Amino acid sequence: MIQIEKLRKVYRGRGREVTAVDGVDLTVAEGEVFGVLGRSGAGKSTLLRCVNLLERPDEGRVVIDGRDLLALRGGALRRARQGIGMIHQHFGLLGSRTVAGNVAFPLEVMGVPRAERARRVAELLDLVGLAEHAKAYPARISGGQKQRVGIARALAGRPKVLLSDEATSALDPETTASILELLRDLNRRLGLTILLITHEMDVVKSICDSAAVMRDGRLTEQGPVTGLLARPGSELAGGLFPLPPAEIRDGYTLVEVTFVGGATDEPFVSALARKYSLDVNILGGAVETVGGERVGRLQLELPGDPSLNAAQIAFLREAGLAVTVKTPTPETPDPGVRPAGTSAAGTPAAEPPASGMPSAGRHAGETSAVGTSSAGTPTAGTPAPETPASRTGAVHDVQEDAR
Ligand SMILES: Nc1ncnc2c1ncn2[C@@H]1O[C@H](COP(=O)(O)OP(=O)(O)OP(=O)(O)O)[C@@H](O)[C@H]1O
Repeated sequence: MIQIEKLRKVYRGRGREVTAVDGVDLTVAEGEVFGVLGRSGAGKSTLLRCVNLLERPDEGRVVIDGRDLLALRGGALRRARQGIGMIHQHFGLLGSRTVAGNVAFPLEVMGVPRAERARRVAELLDLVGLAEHAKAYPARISGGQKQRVGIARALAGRPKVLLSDEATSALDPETTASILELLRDLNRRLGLTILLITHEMDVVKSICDSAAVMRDGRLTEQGPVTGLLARPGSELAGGLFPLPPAEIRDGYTLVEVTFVGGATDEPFVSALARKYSLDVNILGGAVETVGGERVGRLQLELPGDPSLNAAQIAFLREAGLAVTVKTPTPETPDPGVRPAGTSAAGTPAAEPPASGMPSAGRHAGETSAVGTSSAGTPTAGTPAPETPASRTGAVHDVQEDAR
């Protein structure tokens, strides 16, 4: 539905050049919710604004629903752009118009006759749950309601594509959740393709089928969210499942295990411990439901150097897990985005509820902290304390293997 090829946008002015988008290739399938995640200044807004030509790219192609936008002019371009709705962080409502008046505005511009306009506005307000507020003015409604008006207005021209520019960044967590739920609902009911930009990992986790990470104008990784989460070294996985600082003890092997879907049904840690008579130490981890699938990351410590644990690591990989063996390094990478479970101010959210092993059944949407244990049958449910007799130090991947 959306194809972006070799897109490049350079801002020039006052003897200065800023390459905001630097050769981006991106494909969003029809009916998909695709999130572009990145820190401030990464180029996300520019990328999004190039998709509906609010910014004209310097190079590259933007193809929406089979039409090459940069090749269109005049009426053809206007019609193509009507097929692309957009919502914004600060809503952009007209304060002098009622809720209904704001939604009617694009229909007036399109020349839709009055009676049909009234019908369509009523239908749109119903769709976003604002039928009772049709006559209210923006100053009298909440932020979440304002964004609902923005969404109704964006859908006025029956677009196939909706662009979302940090649509929930100005909202509190509860309202954010309700707006994300509405977007997901519209995506399913209308078959709407959604391309959103965000710096919030939780947004990607909640509604995105696929995602990309953007840094300095480039996409550093992209693909289906569950696939990225299972990829060792993925920034997305690191941001979604921030693990405590890893500490490698002499004579031990530290591994990170990522699992998606079915693998979580198998009690692989206890199976490993039993098969090799090992004391497996669970240093930290989390399990979440992403895109309807259970996904998680665990940090395990196995007795013995990595060279002595080859069979154990192979066992985990054969169980369908992505395994990364860690080794000391001076620095850990900075994902550059707000991790999941942190507030707008960047402070950690409340401790997730303690619960059992990831192999045990979990409820959708639940986050589970897995605490430290050091027995053949690992226990869980306690927050991971400082590991005694360990030395601090960042770690990096020496051995990577996606399933
Ligand atoms: N109109 C402009 N003129 C000049 N430079 C610009 C313009 N708009 C953006 N930039 C620069 O382009 C780069 C990318 O900005 P952009 O707004 O696209 O990033 P972003 O990831 O959306 O960040 P934010 O979330 O803070 O908006 C930044 O260095 C920014 O300063």
